[in-house]
Amino acid sequence: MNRQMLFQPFTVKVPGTSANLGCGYDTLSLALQFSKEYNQDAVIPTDVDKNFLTTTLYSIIQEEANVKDLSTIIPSDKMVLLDIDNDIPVGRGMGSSAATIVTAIYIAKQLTNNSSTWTKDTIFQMAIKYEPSADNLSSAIFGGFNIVCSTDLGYTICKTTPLPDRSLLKGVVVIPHFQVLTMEARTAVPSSFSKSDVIFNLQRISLLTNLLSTFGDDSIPKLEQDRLNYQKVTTHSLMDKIHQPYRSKLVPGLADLLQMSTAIDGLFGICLSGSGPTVLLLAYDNYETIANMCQDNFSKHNIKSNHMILEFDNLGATITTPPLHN
Ligand SMILES: Nc1ncnc2c1ncn2[C@@H]1O[C@H](COP(=O)(O)OP(=O)(O)OP(=O)(O)O)[C@@H](O)[C@H]1O
Ligand SMILES: N[C@@H](CCO)C(=O)O
Repeated sequence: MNRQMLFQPFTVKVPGTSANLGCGYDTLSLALQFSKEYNQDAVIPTDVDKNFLTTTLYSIIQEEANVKDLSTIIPSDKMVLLDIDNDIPVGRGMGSSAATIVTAIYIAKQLTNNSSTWTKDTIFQMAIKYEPSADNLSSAIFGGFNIVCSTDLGYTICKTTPLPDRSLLKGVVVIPHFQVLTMEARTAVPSSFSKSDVIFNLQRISLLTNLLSTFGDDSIPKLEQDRLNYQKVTTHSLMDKIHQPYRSKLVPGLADLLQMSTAIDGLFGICLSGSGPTVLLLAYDNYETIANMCQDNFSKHNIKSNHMILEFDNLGATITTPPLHN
């Protein structure tokens, strides 16, 4: 064992997330297992004073762990090496900023010896101070399917339901080769809505919550007509009148895609992932055909894209420490 070692090496893993799920603007989200497949094209500063992960880490150590002088945990002649593996596409609507904040909190938790006091719920409430999108944060921390509810009680409620493991239901993400700034996408959403649009979304949030919370492969009918009827219900459940129609101007082709609800057998529903531009297609069959349909639509608007077929993540954020060798 290296007796000079300041900290035992540890690994923090945080899943990517897809927020809103159409109707559930700022309310619903789910966690997805990303793999190395994605060729990261974003330029992330490596300078510790400019990188979002390290600047957030400093803030958490100082503000949340109340360590004002960093040299009390890391002597000035020592350093901490961060080896970052970035599998979540950056700035594409799959929770890369939420994952960064959660990663920073887990690193701070380890460096400041807060392992027992910083529970997942503490971390969730803490993370909200650094990113207002509690939806992405909830799935990044808890995994599964999440409903968040802001309160005036000083905390945000989160209810997590695991998604079926190794099920036919998967998240197909189609990632266009451009970024949408979350701020711009939020500004596009109006501040008031008609009563009928609010009711439209309330009905679908309730329906989708029921469908996802109870989903099992045996939910999928076998007979053709029954499958079609089931698909009409599931595709309806993701529809939205609160944010997607207003964000369509930022994602060419999105408006057409949202009309293609029952075009292909196996499609559970289509929505914009987070603030976009990625499109999430929940599907239980014909994954490649469904992804190609979406990519062809983007091509018609001269937008290049690629796709990934992803399993859901039920673990959320994890931290592991390898056993020390003697
Ligand atoms: N691994 C990372 N290291 C440092 N900063 C990162 C990393 N990943 C993301 N970021 C920061 O997060 C920003 C992207 O946040 P933004 O909210 O625009 O997109 P997103 O989180 O991918 O999408 P959404 O919130 O819609 O799901 C990047 O510009 C960068 O500043
Ligand atoms: N609910 C958020 C997620 C993106 O951070 C939004 O749609 O703006």
